[in-house]
Amino acid sequence: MAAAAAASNVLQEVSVEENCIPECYVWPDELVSPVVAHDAFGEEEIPVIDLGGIEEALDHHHEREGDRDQYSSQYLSVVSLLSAACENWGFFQVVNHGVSVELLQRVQAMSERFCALPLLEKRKLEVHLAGDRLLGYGFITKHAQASKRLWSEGLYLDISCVSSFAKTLSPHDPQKQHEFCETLEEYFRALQKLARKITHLLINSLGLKPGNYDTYAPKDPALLRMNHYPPCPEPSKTQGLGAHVDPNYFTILHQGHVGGLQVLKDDVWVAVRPHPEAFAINVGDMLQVISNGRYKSAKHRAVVNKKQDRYSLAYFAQPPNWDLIVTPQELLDSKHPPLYKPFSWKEYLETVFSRNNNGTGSYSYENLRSVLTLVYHM
Ligand SMILES: O=C(O)CCC(=O)C(=O)O
Ligand SMILES: [Fe+2]
Repeated sequence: MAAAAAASNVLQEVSVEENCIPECYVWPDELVSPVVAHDAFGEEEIPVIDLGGIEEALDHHHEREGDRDQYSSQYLSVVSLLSAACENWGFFQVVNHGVSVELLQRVQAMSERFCALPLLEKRKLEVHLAGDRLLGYGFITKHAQASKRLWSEGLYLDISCVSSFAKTLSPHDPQKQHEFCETLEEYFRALQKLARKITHLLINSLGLKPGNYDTYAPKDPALLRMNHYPPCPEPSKTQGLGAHVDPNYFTILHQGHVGGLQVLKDDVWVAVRPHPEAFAINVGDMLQVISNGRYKSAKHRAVVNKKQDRYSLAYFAQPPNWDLIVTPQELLDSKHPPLYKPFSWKEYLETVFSRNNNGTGSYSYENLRSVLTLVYHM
């Protein structure tokens, strides 16, 4: 019963008996099937792209003003791998991305320490809506469609709330506060740099002028969610995170050494191999709009397992130009008419929240693809 004990520690009111999970966590079959185990890797896997050696091209992009001939063949080959991955999968992994493994380990360890705190301590950071975003600790509770709980907990934060969270968690321990702030701020800075690198590659891959880079840079502050999926005695009956698409621009996910992330490709769930030195990156709805549907905001989910705690860090890069999310004119012509109506990021999130929280006070991203398709498709 080791797994059950760990689970009951974390998922507050869950007392797991006889290796069964409580009814409120048991999802209807049609929403969990087909079940694919967390470590069932198939023949086809999401592409792994090596970003080593492209720094020079990025450092000098302002001088190039869109002249692709001036980029190294290595840079251009990364661009074409990335474009194929975004078209075919909406997902890829990157290695040699410039974020140190030591920093990744430090942030993961911090997330583990936070999740191990007594529930009352974590609840001091109770999740709340702050402007456009959720911040704080919350069980990602009822699923809008299934009215079921998810086998996970998470802490949402951005760089602007880190120091107040540190004070709330360790009011009498300046050393701990300092460690919390320093580690997370360093992570936000490192991921901001990586997000800019990815944006540069993305706009080149779409054929947009790199000289206009600033127009497409993700808007700060980005949002981070630290996810924790405790071991579960009946993993095939529940979900860590139900199938969803990310509403934002793109997401940079670190999934540690325990697998669980799965991506829907051609109606088949494909398990993403954990690679502690890599990030998995996925196209979000806003990139789908900016690319006029060429890049796919892919459905994905997180499954749980019997034995191991799993921790992931999801960095949500925010779209540029919040007031007007629209496909750039450069990508449109008579053969490529705009697929989406213009809207603002605020309006989009409001639509998503209002369609998903179902009056329960809970938030789910389950229906996002239909929000984009049903509400904003031309
Ligand atoms: O933990 C994972 O593998 C997936 C996380 C995710 O999709 C999200 O936080 O939006
Ligand atoms: Fe996601």
